[in-house]
Amino acid sequence: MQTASLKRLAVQPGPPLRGETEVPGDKSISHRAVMFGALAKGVTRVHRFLPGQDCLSTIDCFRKLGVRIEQPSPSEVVVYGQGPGGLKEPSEVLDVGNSGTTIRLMTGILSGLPFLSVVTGDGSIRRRPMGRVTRPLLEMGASIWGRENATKAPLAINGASMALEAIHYNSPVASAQVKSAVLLAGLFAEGRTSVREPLVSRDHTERMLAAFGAKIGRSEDGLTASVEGFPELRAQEVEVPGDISSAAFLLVAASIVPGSELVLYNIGVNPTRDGIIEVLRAMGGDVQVENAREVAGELVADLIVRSAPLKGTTIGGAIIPRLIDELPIIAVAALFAEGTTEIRDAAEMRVKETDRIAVMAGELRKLGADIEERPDGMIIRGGASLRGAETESHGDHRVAMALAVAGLLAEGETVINDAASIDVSFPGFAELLETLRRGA
Ligand SMILES: O=C(O)C1=C[C@@H](OP(=O)(O)O)[C@@H](O)[C@H](O)C1
Ligand SMILES: C=C(OP(=O)(O)O)C(=O)O
Repeated sequence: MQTASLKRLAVQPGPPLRGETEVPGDKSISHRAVMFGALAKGVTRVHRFLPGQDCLSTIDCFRKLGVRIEQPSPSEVVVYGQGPGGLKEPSEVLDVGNSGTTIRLMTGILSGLPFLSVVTGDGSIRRRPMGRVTRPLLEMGASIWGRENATKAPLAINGASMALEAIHYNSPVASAQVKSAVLLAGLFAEGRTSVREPLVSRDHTERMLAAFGAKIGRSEDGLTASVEGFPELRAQEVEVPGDISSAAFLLVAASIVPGSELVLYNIGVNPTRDGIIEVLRAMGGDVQVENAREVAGELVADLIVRSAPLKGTTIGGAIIPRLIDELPIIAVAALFAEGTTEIRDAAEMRVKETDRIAVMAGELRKLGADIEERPDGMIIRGGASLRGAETESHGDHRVAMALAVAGLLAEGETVINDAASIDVSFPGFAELLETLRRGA
């Protein structure tokens, strides 16, 4: 593999992956640690913070909001919180780069703070739907303007000088970003704000806000979460688990390349995030979960994965939010499985950094894959022999990494153009893959 320039990543087929490693910290948890630390009183220390571009954008935005944040090393972050009153009107536009989590959660927070902010991001962010968060926030009394009737960034938020209105919101989508934006605005509402979702989405906000001292309620079925307004949040020590969404690329790579065996230490296996393990096992994959333990309110484990012959499966329904970001790499696993894999109920893939259904189908076809696009998923016929080709990431980090893993079993060289986006969530991915292929 050629890693000199991450703008163009070249992958050759070859050796199995062997060794033991960690992966960078969880992206969802790293964002939240900075945001909640900024709203709390005291010094929040974040260990194994993800120094990926998305989480660096969150640090940058909260610094522009007047919060002192230090980063003594790439993965250690210290947030000097002074409570919500420590956040001040920014004199610049808040630029979230490529990060949907940053813009959506921050918009929830800014709705409750008494000053004007303007938030925007890169071309992908400006195409992604923001109405899903602005709609409930407007219902709570927030003042938000934006393109296309406040459904597209840039957004201007004139935060409330009085308390917001606590609402019960029935979300039409299972989205942790929507749920979190409403709950975060609920911190500035009189009484209890609640959100109900059609399916359970990741619950890091609920877990971490509770650890910071908020009064969080949850229904038994997990579909409703609520928060009491105006809590006194207290600074915490946050230990970020390894990101299972990053580990997923290694889990699939080791599953499909014969002779591979990897041990991945300290991976977050929160039950709202662990769908990839269930799917790989359903496909005949050999994934063991060892040493499961709770660390700072999150479930963490070591994962052992060995190559195994995979078979096709059907993925849909309630598991989709538990593996939504893993669907591009699951599509790659399906290519090397015997039989057909169907992904359905996953239309949300179309509103990520790219339209991940169209982009994955289009790029994998360049390698000779047999994939049919569906409005809410894809049908992947496994067993095709792939040939290396020149592919495009379209600026989507997960697409770039999924294509690199496909290249491990394609004949000849696979090139991924515009692979610098990998730094959004998994800095060092190409180098780590190379190290593991050398059997370190
Ligand atoms: O809350 C979060 O940290 C995230 C929620 C998911 O998005 P949606 O809420 O849009 O499903 C996921 O795709 C994203 O990578 C991170
Ligand atoms: C969808 C993703 O992130 P975000 O929504 O934060 O941009 C992702 O990381 O795959």
